[in-house]
Order: sequence, then structure tokens, then C-alpha cells
Amino acid sequence: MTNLNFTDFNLEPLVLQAITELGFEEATPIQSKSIPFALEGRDLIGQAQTGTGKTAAFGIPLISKISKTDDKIRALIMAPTRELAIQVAEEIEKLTRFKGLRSLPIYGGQDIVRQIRALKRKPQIIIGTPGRLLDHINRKTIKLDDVQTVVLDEADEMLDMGFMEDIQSILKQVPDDRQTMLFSATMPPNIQKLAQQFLTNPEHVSVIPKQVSAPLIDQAYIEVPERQKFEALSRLLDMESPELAIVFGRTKRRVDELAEALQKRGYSADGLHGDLSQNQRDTVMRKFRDGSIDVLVATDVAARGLDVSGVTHVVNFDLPQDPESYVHRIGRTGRAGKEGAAWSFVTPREIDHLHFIERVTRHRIPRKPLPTMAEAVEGKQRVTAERLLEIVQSGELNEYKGIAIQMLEQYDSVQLLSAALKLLTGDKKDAQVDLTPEDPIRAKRRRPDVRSGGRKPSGYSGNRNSGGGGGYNRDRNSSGGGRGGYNRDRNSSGGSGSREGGYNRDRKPRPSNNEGRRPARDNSFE
Ligand SMILES: Nc1ncnc2c1ncn2[C@@H]1O[C@H](COP(=O)(O)OP(=O)(O)OP(=O)(O)O)[C@@H](O)[C@H]1O
Ligand SMILES: [Mg+2]
Repeated sequence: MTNLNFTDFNLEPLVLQAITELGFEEATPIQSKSIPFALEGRDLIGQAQTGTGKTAAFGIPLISKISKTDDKIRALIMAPTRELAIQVAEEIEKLTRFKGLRSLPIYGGQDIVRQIRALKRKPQIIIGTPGRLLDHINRKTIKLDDVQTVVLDEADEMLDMGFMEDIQSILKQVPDDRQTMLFSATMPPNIQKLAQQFLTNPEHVSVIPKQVSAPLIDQAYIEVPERQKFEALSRLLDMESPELAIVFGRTKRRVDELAEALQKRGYSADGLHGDLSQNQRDTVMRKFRDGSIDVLVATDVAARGLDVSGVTHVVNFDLPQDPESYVHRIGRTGRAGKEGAAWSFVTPREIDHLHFIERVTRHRIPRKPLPTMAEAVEGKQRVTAERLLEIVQSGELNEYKGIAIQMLEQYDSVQLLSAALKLLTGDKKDAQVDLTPEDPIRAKRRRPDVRSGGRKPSGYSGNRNSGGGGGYNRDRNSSGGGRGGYNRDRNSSGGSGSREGGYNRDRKPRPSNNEGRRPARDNSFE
């Protein structure tokens, strides 16, 4: 089907105005398909590739049903991580800007007394992580008797994190005649269990072409021994000079060590994982969103749902265990019609696991050679030259011209310019870096299907853009600079302030097929 315009949905003018303000010109395929059903009140299972606007697909209908004068909690959105809850709350906030609804994020690690105070302002929409929501329900500071709409964003991840019981307990508090919607880019078969329990006659809305991962992501892998991964990463970052990059590591220790090593080598990097205080997590995310750091090193805490504009590269420093995680990690780039690159480091013993990921995601990942030292140097020089030319074009150089003329009288111009480039490029610091080696991930045997309905794999789809997945209108207003391609004004609204507290809910550890030697997955997302 062709994409619809937002005016086709018969939305209130104040909601339409907010959509226009966000710069959305037409609905994406998942929005075109799910908004009409959702407005009718139908239960929904929505699946579409990463970065294709699922948040607004549930957000727009949900806010359309709530009245400004209401003072009850009418909608509950659950998300697996704190950062995602905050981000979804921000998008809802933007969508309700003109309508004037009240929404509130509720998540662990934030001062509960402050949350209780904020709840007194009678929000109609709550966006929360399951553990903290349950905490409020038990304290009777949140009552869900009047909820009309429930959304489980990243439903499969919440199951995987062991939230099933919490979700059950929470949903017991919500009236049975509510509308329930599940959304994710991946729907492994076990999602059916959740759907059967919590949804009534759901409409399956899926926008999935042959490959599960987003089509605008250029995927590649580099075969590299464990001990050479760091050198490979440095070279890759130098060669590609990402605008913003997310580097995924398997464990918290890995993330800490890697972030520190990158800093030592002069990269502007910081780490994010579930053992940091909420204050630290907020600070890192804020810095990454505003570009004051350009490499975010993270565990899978950052794999789901996070939408940071300008992420041009994702690097799997360590391969993820699950194909779903691969799809979500790489989906942090190539969003909203933009292109992105995803590189995965694969140790020789992990090649089988990579093939498993390829089979499940139905996408052949081409191998690329390790960038050479020369390519890395050339990449850095190119970026420096580009920066220099930008300054030349800006034309504001008068105060330097006197000294330039003086220098040119004494030295050769090529020599002078080379020296300037050298200075700007900065010498790479050769600081010694020792990372604790990680064990290789072993190939897992499992039914190769991350989609709902259990369709059989139909072979590889090596063809990018097959099926036309994302569906953003990328041709309009291309922004000359090479990055744009779709029109929207991205004002990241800075996030909520930092709070202290250390509520970390323990997730149930997932079964490991690595004889328990694999360090636990980051189990404190919430
Ligand atoms: N109709 C639209 N036109 C242009 N941009 C849009 C539209 N709808 C959503 N967006 C923007 O696209 C980006 C990605 O949206 P969103 O985060 O909802 O994706 P998602 O499908 O939930 O991805 P993920 O699976 O990673 O969670 C956001 O910046 C969002 O504001
Ligand atoms: Mg999302």
C-alpha cells in the first residue's frame, strides 16, 4: 500500500499540528497500516523494521483518545529500559504539545518521592519500565483502574528479560476491556504466548520485506582475532570518521575497558551500561545526543529503540548472542530514511554464529578486510582536509591573513599547509591498551525465524532496499550535505534531569550455552 498522509486519519487539528511541527510529512508504512486499526480500538501486534516510526504508530492513536480535561491515567506504555522510557515519553510529549495532555516517565533509578510528587499532577499517560511501575502499584501511588490503552514497546525484549510475571501483575490491575498493542521490529515465536494472554482478537500488522533488518543499513563483517579487535576498531573509526557511532560490547566490564581505552587513544568516547548510576546514564546519553561525545560504547542496554539522530555507524565489537539483538543493535543507525553502516567483528571461532545470524535475519553479511594502517591515516587526513576547507568556505579568516602572508614569505606553501594538516589531525596517542579477552560466542541451534507466524526461511536476501521497508519519503528536500533526505527538525529536548538513586532490578539471567563461562548479560536495564 502507498503511504497515507496524516490528514487521511481524521485526527484532531491539535494533534495534526504537533505532527507537522515534528516535521513528519507522510505516515510511514507501519503508521499507515496501524493507525486506522488502533483508532478503531482494535488490539494490535505491530512489527516493522527499526527506525520506521513505531512510536508514533501507537502514540498518535493513543493520544487521540484522551481528553485534556481528564484527570485519570488513561494510557500505559511499558518499555524495557530507562533510556527508552524517557525517549518515548519525550516523543509523546511532543505529540501532545498542542493538545495539552500530561505524560510522565516512571523508571528505576529515579527518586521515587519525586515521581510520587509528579504523579500528583494527574498525568493521563504513563510511560514506564515494569519493575518501577509495579513498585508504584504496590505503594498505591499508581492506580490503573481507568486505563484504556496499554502498549508494550519492544514486547519480545520484555519477555526475554523475564518481565512476563511483572507484566502479568501489572495488567491484572488494568480493566479487561482495554485496548492492548504490542510493538517490536522482531517477533520471535514465543511472543504468541504473550499475545494469547493479553490481547483479544488482535490484528497483526506487519511491514516486513524479505529481510528483517532495516534496508538502509550497509552491513559488513571483519574477521579479526580477539586480541586485534581494538586495533581494528581504532582503524575503522579513523577510516570512516563517523559522525556518531555506537560500539556494542558484550559485558559491562568490556564496555568500561573499551571506553577507557578509546579515551586513552584520544577518541571522544564514553560508556553506558546498567551498573552506572542514573545520573551517569543520563549524562552519557545527553552528551551523546548533543554530540559532545561521538562514540558511545554500550551493552545491549542501548540496543533497543534508542533513536539518536546522526548515528552513522554501529560496530559490534563483540557479536551478540541472539539474532534479534543483532537486528536491534544495527538498527540504531539507518533510521528515518537515512543511511548507516554496521560493522561486526567476528573472531575465527565465531564464523558459525555469524552464519546463524545471517540465516535468521535472511541477509548475507559481506566480509570486508581489516582496514589497513594506510586507510586509517588517509581517513583521518581526509577529515582534516574537509574541516580545513569548511573553514576556508566560511570566509572568516581576516584576522589570520597577516600572519599567513608573513609565513608564506619565508616558507613553501605546500610545507606550511602540510604542517597545518598535521597539527589539526593530531598525533594518535599510542597508549598501551589491554582489554580482558572475551570467550567466543558459540553457534546456537534454533529455529531460524525472528518473525511472527513462523514462516519458513526463503533464502537470503542480499538485495538492499528489497521490499522497500522503511518507506520514508527520502527524495524530498534532500539536504545537500549528503546526510539529510527527509525533512524534520530534530530538536532533541535534552532529556529529563539527572536523578540519584540506584534502583536496579535484577533480570532473570538467560540460559547460556557457554557452560556458564559467559559473563552475565547486562541485567540491570531498568
Ligand atoms: N512519519 C514520519 N516521518 C518522518 N519521520 C518520522 C515519522 N515517524 C517517525 N519519524 C521519526 O523516525 C525516527 C524513528 O522512529 P521510532 O523511534 O519510532 O522508530 P521505531 O520503529 O520505534 O524503531 P525501533 O525498532 O528501533 O524502536 C524518530 O526520530 C521519529 O521521530
Ligand atoms: Mg521503537
